[in-house]
Amino acid sequence: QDPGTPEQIVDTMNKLWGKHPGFRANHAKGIVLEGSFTPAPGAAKLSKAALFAGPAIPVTVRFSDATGLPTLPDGVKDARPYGLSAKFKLADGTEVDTVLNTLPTFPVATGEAFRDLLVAVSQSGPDVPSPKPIDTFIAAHPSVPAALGGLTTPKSYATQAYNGVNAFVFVDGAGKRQAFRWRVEPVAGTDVFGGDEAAQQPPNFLRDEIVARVGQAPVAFRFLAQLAEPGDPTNDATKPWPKERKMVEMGTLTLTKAVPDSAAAEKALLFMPNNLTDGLEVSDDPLIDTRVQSYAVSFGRRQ
Ligand code: HEM
Repeated sequence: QDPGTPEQIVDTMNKLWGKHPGFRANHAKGIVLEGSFTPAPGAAKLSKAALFAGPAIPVTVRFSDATGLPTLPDGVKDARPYGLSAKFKLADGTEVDTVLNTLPTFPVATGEAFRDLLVAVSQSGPDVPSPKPIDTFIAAHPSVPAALGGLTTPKSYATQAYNGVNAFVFVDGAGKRQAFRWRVEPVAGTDVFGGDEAAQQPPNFLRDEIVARVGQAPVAFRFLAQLAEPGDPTNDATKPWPKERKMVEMGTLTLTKAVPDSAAAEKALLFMPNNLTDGLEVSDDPLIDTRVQSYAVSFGRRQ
């Protein structure tokens, strides 16, 4: 990858959405909750990672809306895809992060192409004549509408499924490697708005709803791993794997409370897609490195 790409990506995000001191360049609006992760029986067979060995461990989760706009109303289309980041706290003091969102696939396959997509958006304001740079980019990249076309707004962060999008790799006790993609499903079931109902909700409805919900009862998600078979691409997040691929239950995330000061908590938190542990590795997907470096640039700027 061009060494300047991550910085150029964050520069373009700052240009698109403005600079908001103290906030993330993307997924700026969020809410932090706490709970625990209980591995499923059998998860340890696929990966020797300590989080699958049991017993339950503490987890910190941040739900978020897309864009770098910290006061974006939760129900508008720009708030999609929504995010779920989880920080698993292992008994030995190390941490493992998963950073998921509601995209089924990514719009482009490389960091450079993502930079070019953001630049095209930034050059396609309302006064720019058609075809705008973004129209030309989309015409050349059918993976963009494939990724963005089906996004919806959930009634709750707890009634939405989230995807890992990028491939990662389990390593078992014998050293056997198995590529997979995360799929996280709400135990409450999926429930999304139809038509333009979402845009009519109060601006912070998702944030307020999840805090109220977790105050009443625990909020749970099933962590599933979609297992790759030989030939399934692990280095191209625009390509879904066949639907019939095995989905293995790896554990349950149970959220039990909102943190008392979410604004302070999210400022200090940094979720990194490559923050893993023995038994859990990155794949050859080039987007993972672009993400890691871009998140570091954004974190540096929001301090
Ligand atoms: C090359 C591709 C990508 C780039 C350049 C990128 C860039 C960014 C940046 C700069 C941030 C702010 C990080 C911070 O300040 O802590 C961010 C946050 C986030 N991104 Fe990405 N992203 C990419 C792909 C993805 C993918 C594939 C997913 C999910 C599958 C994702 C989900 C998220 C989430 C959930 C957050 C919020 C993290 C948090 O809660 O702290 N991103 N992204």
